[in-house]
Amino acid sequence: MNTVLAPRPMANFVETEYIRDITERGLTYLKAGFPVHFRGPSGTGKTTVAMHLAGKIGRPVVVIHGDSEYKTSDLIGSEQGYKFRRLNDNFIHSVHKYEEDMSKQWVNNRLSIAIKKGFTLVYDEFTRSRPEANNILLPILQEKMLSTSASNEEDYYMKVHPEFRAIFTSNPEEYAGVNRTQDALRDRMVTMDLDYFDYETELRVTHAKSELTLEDSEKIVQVVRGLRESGKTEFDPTVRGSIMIARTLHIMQVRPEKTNDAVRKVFQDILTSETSRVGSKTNQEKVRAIVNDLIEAYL
Ligand SMILES: Nc1ncnc2c1ncn2[C@@H]1O[C@H](COP(=O)(O)OP(=O)(O)OP(=O)(O)O)[C@@H](O)[C@H]1O
Repeated sequence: MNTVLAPRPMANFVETEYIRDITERGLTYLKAGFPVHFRGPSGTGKTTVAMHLAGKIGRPVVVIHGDSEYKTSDLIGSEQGYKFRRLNDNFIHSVHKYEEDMSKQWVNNRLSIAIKKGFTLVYDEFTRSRPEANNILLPILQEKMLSTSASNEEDYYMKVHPEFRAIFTSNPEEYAGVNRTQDALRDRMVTMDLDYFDYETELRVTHAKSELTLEDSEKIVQVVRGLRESGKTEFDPTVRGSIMIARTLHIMQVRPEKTNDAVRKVFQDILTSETSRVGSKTNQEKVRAIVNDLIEAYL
C-alpha cells in the first residue's frame, strides 16, 4: 500500500542551535533543487531531521524504508492487470465468450507517485536496498526524467514534477563494501554528515522524550556521554540509551540516585545492551565497571 503523509510538525520536536543549523542548511539545498542526504551512525537523529525537513517543505510526504528485497518495481511500479471480459451472446444463449483485454495498466508505486505529483520523498536507510533497485534514481535525480517499461506512452516517460524533492538517510556502519553505483547516486546529492548530538541537544531530546525533570535528565546524559567518550565500548551508546533510562526511571517513579541499587541496574542493563551486540561477557563486564564509575561521579 502506498501511504502519503500530510506534512505536519512533529510532537516533542526539539530545536536547538545544532538542529536549527542542520535544518536550515538542508532546506536551502532542497530549495535549490538538490537532494539532501543525512549520513551518520545510529541514533544521530537522521530520520527525525529528515521527517522534520520534509514537513517544512509543506508538500505531501512519501516515505520509503530501504530494503534488500526491493526490486525497481517496488519503487516505481509495474505493469499489471491482464483483464478478462465475459461476453454473453443475446441470441445464442449457450454462447458465453471470454475476451482477453490485452491493455495492461501501469500501476505506480511510491517513487513514481512522488515524482509525478511533486511530493517530498524521504528514502530512509536507502543503502539497505540493492544498487540494482536504486539505479532508477540516477535519471530521476540527473535528467529529471524516468523511463519505465510501460507500454503506454504516458507512463513510459515520466517527467519529474518541479516540486519533487528527495531526502535520503544512511548509516555508514552498514555499507562496508561500498559499491560504485551507490557512489554515483551519492554524487548527485548533498551529503551532510551527522555526528552524535551536542550536549544541549542530547539533554533536551532526553528531557522531551521522557517525563523526567531537566535536572534528572542531565545526570543520565552525563553518564551516557561519559561512556561514549571513554571510547571503550564495542558500539557507542546513543541518545536512545538516555531516553530508555529516563523513561524506565519515570515508570519506576524513582530519581537517578546512586544510593538506589535498582537505579544502578537500570543504567547497567540498558547501557550494556546498547553497546555490545554480540553479547560477549568480557565486554559487558567492562561496560558495567565504567558505568559504575560514572554513576559515582555524576549521580
Ligand atoms: N530533534 C529531535 N527532537 C526530538 N527527538 C529527537 C530529535 N532528534 C532525534 N530525536 C530522537 O532521538 C532518537 C534517535 O533519532 P533518530 O531515530 O532520528 O536517529 P537515526 O540517526 O535515524 O537512528 P537510526 O539510524 O538508528 O535509525 C529517536 O528516539 C528520536 O525520536
